Amino acid sequence: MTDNADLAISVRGLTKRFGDKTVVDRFDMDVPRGSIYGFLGPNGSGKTTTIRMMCGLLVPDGGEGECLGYDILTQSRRIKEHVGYMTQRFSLYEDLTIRENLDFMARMFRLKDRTARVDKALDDLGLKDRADQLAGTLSGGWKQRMSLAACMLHEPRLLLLDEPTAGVDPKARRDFWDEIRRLSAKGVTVLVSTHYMDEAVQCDFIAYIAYGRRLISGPAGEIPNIIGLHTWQVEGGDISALEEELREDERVGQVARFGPVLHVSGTDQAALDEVAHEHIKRGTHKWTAREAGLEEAFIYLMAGARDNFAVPGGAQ
Ligand SMILES: Nc1ncnc2c1ncn2[C@@H]1O[C@H](COP(=O)(O)OP(=O)(O)OP(=O)(O)O)[C@@H](O)[C@H]1O
Repeated sequence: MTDNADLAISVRGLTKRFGDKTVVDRFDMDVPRGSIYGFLGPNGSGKTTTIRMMCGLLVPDGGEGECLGYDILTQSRRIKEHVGYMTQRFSLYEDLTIRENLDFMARMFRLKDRTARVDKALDDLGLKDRADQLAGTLSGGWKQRMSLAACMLHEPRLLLLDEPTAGVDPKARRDFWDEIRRLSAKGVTVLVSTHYMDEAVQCDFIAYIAYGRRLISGPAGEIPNIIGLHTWQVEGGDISALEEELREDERVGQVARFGPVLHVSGTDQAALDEVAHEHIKRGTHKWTAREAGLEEAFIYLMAGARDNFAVPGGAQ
């Protein structure tokens, strides 16, 4: 084990092929220890495959790297001891109670002090009052929370969360994220794949992947700059009519509506400023230049996001 003090994950050139399809292509990633790292990308872009390679669950066809200081190619067993992996599918037993599910997981991990660990997980994740409820009767949000408790039983140093809140309502999603931040504050590193903007904005770092390639990565606050996105904020007047008009304007990259306010963005600053100044002259709305935020950046990235690798008109 070669302990890299700063990085929980460091991989280079990860490549995976299924048949003649390269689904992950020379992928590099560095995840700082203790950070919350958001992994964004369209459906089928290779996020799950990358996550599985990074924790030693799937053998890459090319590339190398370390996870928690262990070699992803040769030390996958050691990696699994320290990683909590929450998959997209709910994989616990619906006809067992929460406590029984956690106890079953604790047995699978061959944990010592099983009862104490289960009690602690129930307590930590606010599941104590529902410990005897059948998992099948839980709402989506509580199921996710139980899955997280199951991942945390062996006190992992790294959490890999693959779209952990898909289909969960916004309130439950916020509660779930309170837990993620709490764990992160305790020093647990979190790598989370997501399609949701409200989750992306909670991350310290972001990587965006499309067609198996990493297109962008960096500290969340720098992503708009890395894309080269410029934004004007517009308010007042008939905002819906203006929104429609701006969407038709080829000089505008994107228009995002936030209640009564529009964020009008693009990567061609000269063209965008030209639009703004024409409208300022008209005087119907208030135009203010503002720094592009992660919200705009997220919309920009996801706008180009069609299902990757999908067979046109058919199943993948
Ligand atoms: N075992 C497999 N055999 C063949 N193809 C696979 C296998 N696993 C994944 N794929 C294909 O690899 C591509 C990437 O899939 P992956 O699940 O990694 O993407 P993803 O970004 O996690 O997508 P999603 O957001 O929909 O979960 C897809 O086209 C998928 O169909």
